[in-house]
Formats: sequence, structure tokens, C-alpha cells
Amino acid sequence: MTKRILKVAVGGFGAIGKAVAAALDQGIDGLELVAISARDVTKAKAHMSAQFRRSYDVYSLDALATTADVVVECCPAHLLDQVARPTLEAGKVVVVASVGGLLDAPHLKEIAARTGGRILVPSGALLGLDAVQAAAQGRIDSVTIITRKPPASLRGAPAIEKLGLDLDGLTDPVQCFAGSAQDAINGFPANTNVAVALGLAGIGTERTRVEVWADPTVDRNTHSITVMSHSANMTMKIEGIPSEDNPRTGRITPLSVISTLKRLTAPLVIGA
Ligand SMILES: NC(=O)C1=CN([C@@H]2O[C@H](COP(=O)(O)OP(=O)(O)OC[C@H]3O[C@@H](n4cnc5c(N)ncnc54)[C@H](O)[C@@H]3O)[C@@H](O)[C@H]2O)C=CC1
Ligand SMILES: O=C([O-])CC(=O)C(=O)O
Repeated sequence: MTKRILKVAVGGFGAIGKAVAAALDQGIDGLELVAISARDVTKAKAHMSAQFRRSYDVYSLDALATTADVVVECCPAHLLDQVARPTLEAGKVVVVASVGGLLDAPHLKEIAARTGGRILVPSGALLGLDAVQAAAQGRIDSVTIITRKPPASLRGAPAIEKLGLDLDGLTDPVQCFAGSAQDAINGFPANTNVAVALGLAGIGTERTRVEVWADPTVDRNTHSITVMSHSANMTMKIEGIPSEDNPRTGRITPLSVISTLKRLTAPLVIGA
């Protein structure tokens, strides 16, 4: 019997999309890149012809599901629906990077439940979601995530604009937010997807406590998590190196997406 090859499309060709597509282009057993989506098609084609082994078709976000079994969403969060809805309506798999966007789109889960489609949320820039989900099968008392980012990684966040914070002039850490993961994502849509993923894995985004710090003393996107639960207490910390393409996004995020894709066809799955 021959092994099934899953066709993969990548929706968004930025820090995450380019790295995921590049890995697929290099060749991953059981997976085949069939298409990408990009805002600037000419630039994307030039990038593929300079850096990739071959060039791939460029589709609009809403058409990716017509050509693939699995669609990776890695575009700005407000476009999540354009990628995810047609994929799920077709009963296919969407891998979501813009986790925060899921909070405004409860219909996506309903579509998936009706069609047999699946929404997969990789750990992204975070760690420990497996253990938090295990603990959530019992009682979790509290979940806290403290995010410290180099000021440049917070540039453009609506909450920073609202505070009128001069990120370039910081010499000491400044707390920019304290509240729930549900509220954090509105102020930091490109910085607190991890907090939403943690909330979805554990006790929900309303009860997951979040602090965001602009911290000129760190050069990594640092997330410290504390979980108190009936089964285990957890303290976890990840120091992600910002990617070259987009300092808001850590280098580990596309690697996490690739790991999620590999698990779809792997004969042995660890940490499920
Ligand atoms: N789950 C996690 O741990 C993390 C999630 N993220 C989220 O993942 C998403 C992607 O992140 P990055 O790749 O770093 O962002 P990015 O900004 O580097 O890339 C997004 C790409 O989408 C493209 N795009 C915009 N409009 C488009 C359209 N209409 N059609 C096709 N492409 C379009 C942009 O041109 C850009 O190249 C963001 O929502 C980000 O907040 C980022 C980091 C960690
Ligand atoms: O890369 C990171 O540190 C996490 C991030 O941007 C997000 O969760 O949106």
C-alpha cells in the first residue's frame, strides 16, 4: 500500500508562511506544497524563484482549499475567516496561526463540527500546551502568562498606540497591560496569540491572566507561565528569538507549524 501524500497550501507569505513553505519545498515526507497565497504576488514569485527549488501556484486566500487537503493560515488575523471558512466547509484541515482570530469566529468550530473539518492550533511560540490540556481534564485553579518583549516587537500594537508609549526611548521595563487573555488580544493582536492558545488549552481566555511588558533589558520574546492545578503545578518559560522577517514573531513559530503538519502523517506521535 502506498502512503498517502497530504497536499498543503500556505495562506500568507510573511515570517511564518515563507518559512513553512520553504521547509515544504525542501521536502517533508508525506506532505506536498501545492499553493501559497500572498498579498504581493510579484514579490512572492520573485522570492520563490530566487530561494525555492521550484515555484508554486499563487491563489487567493479563499481559494486555497480547492487545491489542498490542509491549509495553513498565517496571514493577518482579520483574514482568518477567508482562509478557514472555505477549508472547513470542504471538510478539510486548517492549521491556524492567528489564534486570537478564533475568539471572534465561533462559527468556525460549528462548521467543523458539521462537516468533519478540523481546526488545529499549533503551540506556536509557546510551550507546555500538552500538559495544560492534560491538567484541564481535571481541575485547574489558575493560569498566568507574563510576556516580556523587546520594545521593537510591540511596535504597531493598538494598546501601545493608545498608551502613547515611546518604545524607542525606554530604558526600564514598562507594564503595558494586565488583564485577561480575552482582552489582551484586542490590544496586542500580533503579540498575544500565545495567551489565547493557553486560554483555549486550559481554563478559557476570560480566566487566563496576562501581563505584557515592553522590556528593553530582554532581546527575546519571553513568556513565563504559571499553572496551579489539582494534578500538577507548572512553571514554564520560553525565550523565543525574534525572526528576521518580523520581530513580533519568534523563529520557533513556523517550526511549530511544521511539527504540527508532520504529525498529520507521522506513524509515531509524541506529546499528543
Ligand atoms: N500562534 C502563535 O504563537 C503566533 C501567531 N502569530 C500570528 O500569525 C499570523 C502570521 O504571522 P506572521 O507570519 O509573523 O505575519 P507577517 O505579517 O509576517 O505575515 C503575514 C503575511 O500575510 C500577507 N497578507 C496580507 N493580506 C493578504 C491577503 N489578502 N492575501 C494573502 N496574503 C496576505 C502579508 O502580506 C504578510 O506577508 C499573525 O496573525 C500573527 O499575529 C505570530 C506569532 C506567533
Ligand atoms: O512570537 C511570540 O512571542 C508570540 C506572539 O507574537 C504571539 O503570540 O502573537
